[in-house]
Amino acid sequence: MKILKFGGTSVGSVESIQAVLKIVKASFDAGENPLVVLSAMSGVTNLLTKMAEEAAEGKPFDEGLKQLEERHFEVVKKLIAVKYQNPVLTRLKLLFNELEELLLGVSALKELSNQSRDLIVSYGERCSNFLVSKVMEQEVAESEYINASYYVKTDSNFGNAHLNEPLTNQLIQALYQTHADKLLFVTGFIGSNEQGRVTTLGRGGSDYTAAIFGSVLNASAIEIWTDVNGMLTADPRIVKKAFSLPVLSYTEAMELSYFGAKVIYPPTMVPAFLKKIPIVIRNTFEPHLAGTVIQFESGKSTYPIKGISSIADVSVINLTGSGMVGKSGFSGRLFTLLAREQINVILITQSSSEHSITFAVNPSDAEKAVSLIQNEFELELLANKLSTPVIEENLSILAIVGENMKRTPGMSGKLFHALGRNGINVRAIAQGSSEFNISVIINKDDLAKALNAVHDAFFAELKRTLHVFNLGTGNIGATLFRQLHEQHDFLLDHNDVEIKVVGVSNSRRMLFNVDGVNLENWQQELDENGEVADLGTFVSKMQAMNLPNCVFIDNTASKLPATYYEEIFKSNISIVTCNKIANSGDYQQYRLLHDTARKHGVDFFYETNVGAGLPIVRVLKDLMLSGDRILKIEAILSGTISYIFNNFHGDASFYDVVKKAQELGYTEPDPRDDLGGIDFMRKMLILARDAGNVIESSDVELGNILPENCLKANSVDEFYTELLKSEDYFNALKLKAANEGKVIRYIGNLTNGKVSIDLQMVDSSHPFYALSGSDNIISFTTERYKERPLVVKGPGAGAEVTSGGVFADLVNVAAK
Ligand SMILES: NC(=O)C1=CN([C@@H]2O[C@H](COP(=O)(O)OP(=O)(O)OC[C@H]3O[C@@H](n4cnc5c(N)ncnc54)[C@H](O)[C@@H]3O)[C@@H](O)[C@H]2O)C=CC1
Ligand SMILES: N[C@@H](CC=O)C(=O)O
Ligand code: NA
Repeated sequence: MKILKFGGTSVGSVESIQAVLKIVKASFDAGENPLVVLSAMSGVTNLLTKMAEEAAEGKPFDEGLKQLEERHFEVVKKLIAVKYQNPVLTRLKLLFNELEELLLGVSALKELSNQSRDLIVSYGERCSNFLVSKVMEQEVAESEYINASYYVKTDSNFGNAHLNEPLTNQLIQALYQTHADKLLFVTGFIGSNEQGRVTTLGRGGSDYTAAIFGSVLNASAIEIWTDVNGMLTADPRIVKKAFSLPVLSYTEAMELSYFGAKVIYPPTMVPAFLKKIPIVIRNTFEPHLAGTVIQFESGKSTYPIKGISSIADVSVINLTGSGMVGKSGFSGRLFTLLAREQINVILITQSSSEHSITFAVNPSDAEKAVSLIQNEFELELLANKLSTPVIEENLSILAIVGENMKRTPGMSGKLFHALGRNGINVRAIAQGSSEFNISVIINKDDLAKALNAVHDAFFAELKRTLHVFNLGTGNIGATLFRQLHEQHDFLLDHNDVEIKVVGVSNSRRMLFNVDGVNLENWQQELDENGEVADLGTFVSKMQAMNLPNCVFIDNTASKLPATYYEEIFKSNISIVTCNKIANSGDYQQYRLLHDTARKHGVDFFYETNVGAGLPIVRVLKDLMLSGDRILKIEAILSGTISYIFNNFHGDASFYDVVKKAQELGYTEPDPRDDLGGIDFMRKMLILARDAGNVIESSDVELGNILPENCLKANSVDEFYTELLKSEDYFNALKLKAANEGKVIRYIGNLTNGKVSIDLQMVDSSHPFYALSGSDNIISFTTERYKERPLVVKGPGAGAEVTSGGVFADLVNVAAK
C-alpha cells in the first residue's frame, strides 16, 4: 500500500481537486492500494484560527462562516452530480452549524483555550476530507471518509500534541483490518487525547499524519503531493536555475529543509525514516514529473553537493576572552543555558585557540541571549576573563549540503573561490563533523548574489550566466550585440554559457533589465524605456544590482570610463574593454588597475586594444607567464594606416582612401587619432608595458605621416579639408615609393624598453612588405623565438573582428 498526501493548495479549488482525483484514481486503478491524507482547503486553517480569535474578542464571524460554506459548496455543486448533492450539502451544513455553535461559545465566554482552538481548526480537515471522499465515491464506490482523531492518539499538549505511539499503532491497524479494501480519505493534522478531545499535531501536521499511517501500515512509499516539483537545489525565487533533485537521503533532506527549503518539515519524516520508507515529493499540477525521492541512501549524483540552502536573517553573537581557554565546561554551560531558555542556536563555530565562540540565533532571540549570558557569566565578565558579548545583525547563513561532500576533496575551496571571486565577505564558517554541510555567515545584502554564484560553481554542468553591463553602442557595441544575439543558442549548447546584457548605456541614454535586454530590439528599448545616461549612476546601479558573474564592457573611446575602473574592480566586477585609454594613460594608473583586478580575483581583458581581434595581447601574456623574455617587437598596428598605404596606388587620392577607411569602420571615432599616430602609440605602449617595461607615452618616439597643417586641424571636418589641400605632399610620397620599387609602412619598434614608430619605405625583402587590406603584423623576437620570430598577422581593424575579440574575452571571463 501507498500513502498519498495532498496539501492545502492541492485541495484549494475545484480545478485542483479534479487534479487530485485523477492522481488518486490512477493509483487506485493501478492496484497501488492508496490511502489518502488531505489537508484543509488552502487558507481554511488560517481563516478558522482568525475566526476563533476574533470570536474571543467578541467580533462577528458570520462573514468567515459564509466564506467557508461558499468554498465547500462550490465544490459540491461543480463536482457532484445533482442527484447526490443533497446529503453531502446537509452533512456539510451540520458541520458548519456545529462550528457556529462552538464559535458562539467562544464569543460568549470571551476566551479561547488551546483546546477550543484545536477543535475549531479541525473542521478544516474534516470538511475537506469528507467532501473529497464524496466526490470520489461517484467513481470509486469504495471511497470512505475517516476522521483521524479517532485513531491518532496523543497527549493533551493542544496545538502541538505528542503521539501516543503504541495506542495509535493498535488503532490504525485495527482500522485497516476492517477497511483494507477501501479507498480511505483520512484527515491530516488532527488527533485526540485520552479523553477523546481533538488535538492538533503542530507544524507540518498533515505530513506527520501521512508518515504515521505509512509507518504503521508499512507503506511502500509516502507521496507528498504539493505545488512544487520536489526539493530543489536552491530557493527558486532567488536562484532561477534551481532544479528539482531526483534523489536525496533523509539526512540531506533534513539539512536542506532545516535551512530553508520549506517543502517538508523534517520532524514529520521521523516515522518514515525509522522504517526506511521512501518519501516522494511530487507536484499535483505536473503529475508526469517524477519529483524527489527521499530515501535512506543518498544515491549516486552527478554533482558533489545536493543543494544550497540559506537562512536570510540571523544575528551572530561573539564571545571572546581568556575565560574560555581550556575550560571544558564553558561551552556546555553556555549552550545549556540557551537551550533551557528555548533559544535556538542555528550555528556554532569556535576558534581553534578556544579564544572565541561565535554562534548564530534568530534576530528576535539575540538581546535575550546576551542578557542571559551577562547574568550567567557575571563573575567572568567582572574579572575581564570574558569581554562583553557583541551582537552583529543583518547577516545570513548559506549552507552547501550533500553526503557525497565527504568523499570529494576541494569542496570548501570551490565554495570560497566562488564567494571570493564575487567579493562576498565570509564572516564565519562552520562545518559539521559529519561533513554533510558547510555553512558560512555572510552579509544579508550579499545573499542573493552568493546563492547564485555558489549554485553556478557547484552545478557547473549547468549553464553559467554572465551578467554584462555594456558601455558604448556605436560601431563596436552594436556589432557585439548582434553577434551575441546570433550566437546565443550556440553558446548555450556548446559552452553552457548564457550572456545576459543587463545594463546598456551610450552617451545619451541608459537602460537596465535584470532579465536581460532583448538584443534584437535593444535600440528601440533603449530609446523608449531608457533614462538619461550618467556614467556615475550607471556604475552605482551596477553595484547596487549586486549580480554574480558580472562583467563591465567599455566599448567607447571616451576617457571617462577609465576613471571608474578601479572602483569597478573593487566591486569584484571584471572588465573587458576595446578602449585603449586606461592601459595607455599614466603608467601609475596602468599598474594600479592591473594590481587591483588581481587583488580582487577578477579579470581585466583587453585583447582588442592591440590588433583588434588578432591574438596579440594573449600571446604576449603567455610568453611572459611562461618565463620567456621579449628582446624585440616590430609591428604594424594601425589597421587604418595599413589600409591607406595598401590602397593608395595609381590614381587614388589620399583623401578618398582615408574616407574609405573611416567608412569601413577601421578608424577611431576621430580619425586624427589614427593618422596622427596616437592610436598606434597607445598600442605600442600597452605592449611595452605588458612586456614588463615601465614606460610613459612621452617616452615614445613618434614619427609623422601628416604634414603640419593636417596635424593642427581643430576638428574632423577641418582635418579632411587640410587633407585635400595636402594631396601634393602625399602624392610625392607615393611617387617616391613607386620609383624605388618600395611600399610605405608605418612601423613600430620596441627594443631594450624603448619604443619608436616611424614611416618607412620597405622593399620586397622586408617581412612587412606583403600586406593587404587592414592587415596588422607583429613579430616577437624573444629568448625562445630568437632565430626566427613569432609572427601574428591578419586584419587588425573593423567592427566584425573587433567585436569578435571582445566576445572572445567575455567567453574567457565566463570560463573561469
Ligand atoms: N574600429 C576598430 O577596428 C577598433 C576599435 N576599437 C575601439 O573601439 C572603441 C569604440 O569604437 P567605435 O565603436 O568605433 O566608436 P563609436 O564612436 O562608433 O561608438 C562609441 C560609443 O560610445 C558611447 N559613449 C561615448 N562616451 C560615453 C560615455 N561617457 N558613457 C557612455 N557611452 C559613451 C557613444 O555614445 C557611442 O555609442 C574605441 O575605443 C576604439 O579604439 C578597438 C579595436 C579596433
Ligand atoms: N583604429 C584602429 C582600430 C584598432 O584599434 C586601427 O585603425 O588600427
Ligand atoms: Na588583439
